[in-house]
Amino acid sequence: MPSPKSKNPVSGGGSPVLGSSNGRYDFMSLTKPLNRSSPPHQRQGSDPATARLRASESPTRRRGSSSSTGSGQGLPEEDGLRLNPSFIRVALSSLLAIDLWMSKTMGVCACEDSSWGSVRPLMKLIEISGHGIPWLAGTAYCLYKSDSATGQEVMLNLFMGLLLDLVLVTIVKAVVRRRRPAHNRMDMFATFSVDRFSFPSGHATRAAMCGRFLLAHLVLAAPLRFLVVLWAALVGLSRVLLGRHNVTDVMFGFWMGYVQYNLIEMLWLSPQTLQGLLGQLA
Ligand SMILES: CC(C)=CCC/C(C)=C/CC/C(C)=C/COP(=O)(O)O
Repeated sequence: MPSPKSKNPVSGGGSPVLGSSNGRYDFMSLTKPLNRSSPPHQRQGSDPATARLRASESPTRRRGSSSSTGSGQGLPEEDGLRLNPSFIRVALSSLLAIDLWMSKTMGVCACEDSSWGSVRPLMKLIEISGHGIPWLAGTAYCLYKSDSATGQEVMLNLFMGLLLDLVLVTIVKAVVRRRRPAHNRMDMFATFSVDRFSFPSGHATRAAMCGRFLLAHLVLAAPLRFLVVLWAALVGLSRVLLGRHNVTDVMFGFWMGYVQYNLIEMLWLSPQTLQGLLGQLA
């Protein structure tokens, strides 16, 4: 991964940055001079790019003239906010670094000789339980076998939701193009080419969406409702333990699946719509 520091000339001049050296992330001081290994003239920030950025950030220039703040004691609130223009980038880099570190640490079933390698078969079973093919096939089978109009309506909407999920996840994966973790072994069955990307986790979106769907449309006793939630959580957790995903892929996937369920509710195919569609087909 390219070093954020190398892309950010301001970082050598005292802004808080998340520096990367030899692939390792480190936090640097907000105020102390940085970059012990760089030549003194760079440490002082005398290269043209840094000098320009410094000039544009200087309080005098930002305030326009010293008279606008009187004697210069205390900055207006908006100046305080602008003091650190790269704050969002730094926060995102820090989150990313924490995400990568957590995901690597948690990838304990990534292969057979990993520390929890013996649990890998169980994790792969959970993986299959959240795969698109069993869900699509199972829903199509229930739709075919259902003899009540309500049952058919519910199953058809679940089926449409599963297709919608596949389309949306494919689009987001193709746009974001985040690589799967390096420790992942790409031995999943039935994947599309876009599944070489990891953001978001398709299993997590499906688990969240189907979990909400089952809780809303099936009459389940409390223990079964708990099992549905547990299953969805385990599907998400297994993605990280297997090394398939980073934590943020799964968290975003859960959120996306949750929202997708709202979309299903909005686009709900009623019996009337269904009859119209079937009438057109016949
Ligand atoms: C009918 C049809 C187009 C079925 C395709 C089902 C299929 C191959 C889904 C892909 C499921 C999959 C491997 C998703 C990747 O999940 P991640 O959690 O690794 O993102």
